Amino acid sequence: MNSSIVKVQHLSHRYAIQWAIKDINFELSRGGVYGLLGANGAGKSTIMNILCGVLRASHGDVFIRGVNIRKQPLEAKRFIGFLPQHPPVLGDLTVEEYLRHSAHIRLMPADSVKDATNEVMEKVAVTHFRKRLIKNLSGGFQQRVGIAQAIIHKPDLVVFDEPTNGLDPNQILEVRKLIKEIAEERTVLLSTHILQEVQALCDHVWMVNEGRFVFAGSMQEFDNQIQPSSIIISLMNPPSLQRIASLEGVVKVEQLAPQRFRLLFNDPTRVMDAVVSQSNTQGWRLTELQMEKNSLENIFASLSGKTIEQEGATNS
Ligand SMILES: Nc1ncnc2c1ncn2[C@@H]1O[C@H](COP(=O)(O)OP(=O)(O)OP(=O)(O)O)[C@@H](O)[C@H]1O
Repeated sequence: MNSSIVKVQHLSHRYAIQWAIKDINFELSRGGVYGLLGANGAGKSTIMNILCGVLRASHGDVFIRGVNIRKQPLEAKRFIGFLPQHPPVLGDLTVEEYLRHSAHIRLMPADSVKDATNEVMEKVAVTHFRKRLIKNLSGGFQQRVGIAQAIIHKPDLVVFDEPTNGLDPNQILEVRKLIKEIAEERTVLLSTHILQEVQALCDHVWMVNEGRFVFAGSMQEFDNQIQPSSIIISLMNPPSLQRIASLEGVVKVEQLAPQRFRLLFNDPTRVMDAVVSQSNTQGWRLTELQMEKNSLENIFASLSGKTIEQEGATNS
């Protein structure tokens, strides 16, 4: 038996003639939360659906605990729990009926189903709704039930596809807390298009763009990629562009409007000190000084080796 939890080799998939993912490779051999970060259409769901045996890849292999999911799907799926983008809940069943049903389709021994159902309802805090029809639950509680079906059989790996999509801010915080608790016991892989979500939850990040990985590394390495690298300043009484460009630490200046400039730099503190002190002593009358964070699009572009387009940068 292989010691890795997941091994993905040369995974490619196409729908009709369009390639959704191309040559994806990765391996998970320890616990923690792994994030697949990518814009809509980047290929995240395709990777997850293949990983969980819902979709058959055009090329490549997935091994879960050393078991090839294409060749031995039932065996491999014992080690995985999956919450797809749309929770696979059955609205006309009660919470308890649905979770028992989930335990059966996970091939759990019949005599363990009752205890496992009670345990998982406690874990995701839905016990008080056990007799309620799922269709009468709020979106947040339906998501909890979706999470419960993914962990009822205590899998090594739990895969969440955009787990907070469509939830309100409170529900988002609650679901994130639950995911963190689950990650204390199991390896979690989640997908999201929200930068803050990976920052809030993940230890490791894979960034997907147009079906390919453009970054793989720790959260700290990822954070280094999104450090601010420019500021916007407005001066009521600006000096020449050359004078601004000569400020300590400034690498490049772009003029955005007659009195508004973007300064690119390597060390933010030196530049801000220089702008503030020179504005005071030279009477430039600083009215705006604002850090620009790299947007998700810019990070994708820079990691893909394309030109960074800074205009309209947001922290999306
Ligand atoms: N069943 C399908 N038939 C045809 N094309 C598809 C199908 N599913 C996905 N695609 C296409 O494959 C590409 C990757 O889609 P995928 O759903 O994997 O991306 P994603 O990153 O999960 O995005 P989203 O968050 O919007 O679901 C997209 O161009 C998408 O339009």
